[in-house]
Amino acid sequence: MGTSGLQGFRVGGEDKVSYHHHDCYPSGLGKAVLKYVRDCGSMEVLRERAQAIRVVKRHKRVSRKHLTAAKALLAEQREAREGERETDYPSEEVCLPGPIQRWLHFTYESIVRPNISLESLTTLGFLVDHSSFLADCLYNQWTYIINVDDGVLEVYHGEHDGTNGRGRYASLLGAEMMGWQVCGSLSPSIAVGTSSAMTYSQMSDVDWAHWVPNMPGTLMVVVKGGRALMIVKKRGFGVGKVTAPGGKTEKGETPLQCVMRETEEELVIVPQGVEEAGQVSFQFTDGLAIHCHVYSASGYTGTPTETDEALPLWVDVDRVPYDRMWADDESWLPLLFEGTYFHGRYLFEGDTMLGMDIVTGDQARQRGTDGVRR
Ligand SMILES: Nc1[nH]c(=O)nc2c1ncn2[C@H]1C[C@H](O)[C@@H](COP(=O)(O)OP(=O)(O)OP(=O)(O)O)O1
Repeated sequence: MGTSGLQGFRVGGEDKVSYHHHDCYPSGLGKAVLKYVRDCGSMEVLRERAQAIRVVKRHKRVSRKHLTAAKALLAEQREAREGERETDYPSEEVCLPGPIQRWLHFTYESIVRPNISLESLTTLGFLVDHSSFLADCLYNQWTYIINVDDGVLEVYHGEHDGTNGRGRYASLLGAEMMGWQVCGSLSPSIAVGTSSAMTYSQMSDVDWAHWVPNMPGTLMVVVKGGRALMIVKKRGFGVGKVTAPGGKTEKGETPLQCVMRETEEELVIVPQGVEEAGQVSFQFTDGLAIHCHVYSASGYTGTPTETDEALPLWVDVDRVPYDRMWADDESWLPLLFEGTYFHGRYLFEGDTMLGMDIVTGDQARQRGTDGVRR
């Protein structure tokens, strides 16, 4: 899984939203949505396109017209990608049903997968209503709604409670803490701006006393025989970096359950002798706020194995490749190796660390857990 989000339109008082689950960050899906807006060239074109897209419910049977449109688009996409290497991020959007005789039994859900681009939705003339995702999922990390009615691109970042709260696609908590709200008026030359609440340039700009993360997560470092088992991240946040296995905490999971699940998913091992080693909190200038419980383990069962998400990498504890890692790791990994409990707070702008503050031992424990929902 990647980063979940929604994209779509608000037009004539109706939301037309489609779910996405690969790279929904502003640098991924956000950019793609902006490109779509720019390519439309004018508000009139944008409005016409938004109006023309029909919303169909999941599980409904596919109309012949839509099936034909999907088939043509699939053929076009295949042709365009002829000879291209497959990537980790499937860009294929249209999924055609198999044998012709079964066509009539296929539903809209089976014909259009998530991750469809707005361009393809425009070509198809319909989208499958993924608004129920709001009710089912803990994180809608990023949502981009081209609100043609109000002439605004709505960019949401945070956890949703549902569609009816203030902010529609993120919880009030997310709204207040992140200050995400609307980023700019809609025009072909739109640029995503930042709201006043997002002006972090140094550590003192972050109100750590009231800080609430929008992404709780975990990290796990297995240390054995003078070596630490790290990963090279193959996808998602921090792709290409050497880092520790771990990931986002899912609804209802404890941090420990999360770190065990993530380590097994990423490395196919079950850590043994697990202890909580510390905590790290990351505030990013774009509003992303991650809190991680960090664990160490003295062993594992299974064999570290490459997966879709990660490549295992053993590193000597005295020769850690910090130049290939997140900048904060150098401040806490040595503490983890020596068994000193730590609590680090960091401010990042993209990959660049703007500030940090780490305490250890009793002071770290006294800090409590950043991210306890207030
Ligand atoms: N500055 C930083 N230093 C660090 O060591 N780890 C960081 C970090 N910033 C983020 N991380 C880690 C924390 C968390 O475990 C992880 C989140 O990345 P992802 O969103 O890719 O997680 P997942 O593995 O849950 O993703 P999916 O399963 O693909 O949804 O990145």
